[in-house]
Amino acid sequence: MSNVTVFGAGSWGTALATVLAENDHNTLLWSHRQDQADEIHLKHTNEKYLPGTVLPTNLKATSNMDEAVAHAEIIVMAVPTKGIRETCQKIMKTLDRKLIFVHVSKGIEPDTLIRISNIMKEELDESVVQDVVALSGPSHAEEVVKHHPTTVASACENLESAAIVQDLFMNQYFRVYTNEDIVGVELGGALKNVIALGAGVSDGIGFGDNAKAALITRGLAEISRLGVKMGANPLTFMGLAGMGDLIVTCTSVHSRNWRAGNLLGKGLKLDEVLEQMGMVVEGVRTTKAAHQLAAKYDVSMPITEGLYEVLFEEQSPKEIVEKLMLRMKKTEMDGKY
Ligand SMILES: NC(=O)C1=CN([C@@H]2O[C@H](COP(=O)(O)OP(=O)(O)OC[C@H]3O[C@@H](n4cnc5c(N)ncnc54)[C@H](OP(=O)(O)O)[C@@H]3O)[C@@H](O)[C@H]2O)C=CC1
Ligand SMILES: O=C(CO)COP(=O)(O)O
Repeated sequence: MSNVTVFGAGSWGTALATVLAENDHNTLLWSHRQDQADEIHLKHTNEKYLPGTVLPTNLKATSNMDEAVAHAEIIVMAVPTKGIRETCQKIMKTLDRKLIFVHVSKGIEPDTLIRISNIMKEELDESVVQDVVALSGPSHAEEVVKHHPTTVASACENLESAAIVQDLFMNQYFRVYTNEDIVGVELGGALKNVIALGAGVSDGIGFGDNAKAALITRGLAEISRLGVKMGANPLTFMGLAGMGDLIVTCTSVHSRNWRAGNLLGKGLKLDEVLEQMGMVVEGVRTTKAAHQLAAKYDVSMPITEGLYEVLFEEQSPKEIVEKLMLRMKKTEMDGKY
């Protein structure tokens, strides 16, 4: 059994800490808020992020950074993409040994256009990082804590580290596959949020299943085109972190990205939507990053561009849909990813 610290006590950090505690690992969940750590530690609940869930009594929580770092043989990072740098900087101040870092966040940093494992490597000294592993796939926290069967990929260039993380999390309801394509796994997990926002917009407007299937399929085509140019294995996008996560996020009411898109499609403004959500909607910042990446790598990403115009240029979703439908004629398979 291992001593694991999970940093970030929102829906996903709490659900994954629950999996680890149920696997009998000595699991400590770190929150940046004392009141939240106290609620988890003493009442075994996290009502804001997982209402109605009773957490395992062997799951401990703290807001003390020194205690959280001292406990860890393995670190799991589950803060939103925006908080990754800051949390790594805090960890770096006290960490004095080499560990495997797992991250479970799904985003790309706008402007720098860096994937999360590379943000972490920028902030953490080589002397403390054995490997960074990305754990990603179709996995809503709300279903994991109910023990609904869930499958994810554990990705690292070093398959030995990916397998250590596989062993850490695997159980009868949480199945983990290894994958050495961390580029594809991170990009798939981040970019599906952009398409899920679009699927929500489509449902919010009142369009049906045909439109959703079109968004999922053509969304996967543009994610794959960009991913391959950035060095990913195209097969990864057919797998759990690609198609798998795209399906679950575009079709589930649990998805915050889908729900945010749905409100946009119903006519709310972006700031009203984000205020109403109260949880992280990673796809908003990632849409900006994906728009910048499409330009940098000269890749056609029409759905992403349409969403960028809705989010940041106040274009009407209905007009964007018409523009997408009436683009220049194309063949479906253009021979490029
Ligand atoms: N929810 C899910 O089912 C899944 C989520 N993910 C990914 O996991 C990541 C985390 O998402 P999720 O847990 O759902 O998000 P939530 O919105 O549920 O929770 C975010 C948590 O992070 C805390 N937080 C915010 N900013 C910082 C910061 N700078 N430093 C430390 N803590 C911070 C929040 O604290 P506060 O309450 O104070 O705001 C809150 O506890 C995202 O990248 C998401 O895409 C991946 C798979 C599934
Ligand atoms: O990544 C997720 C499921 O795999 C969660 O998606 P949301 O952030 O849209 O809720």
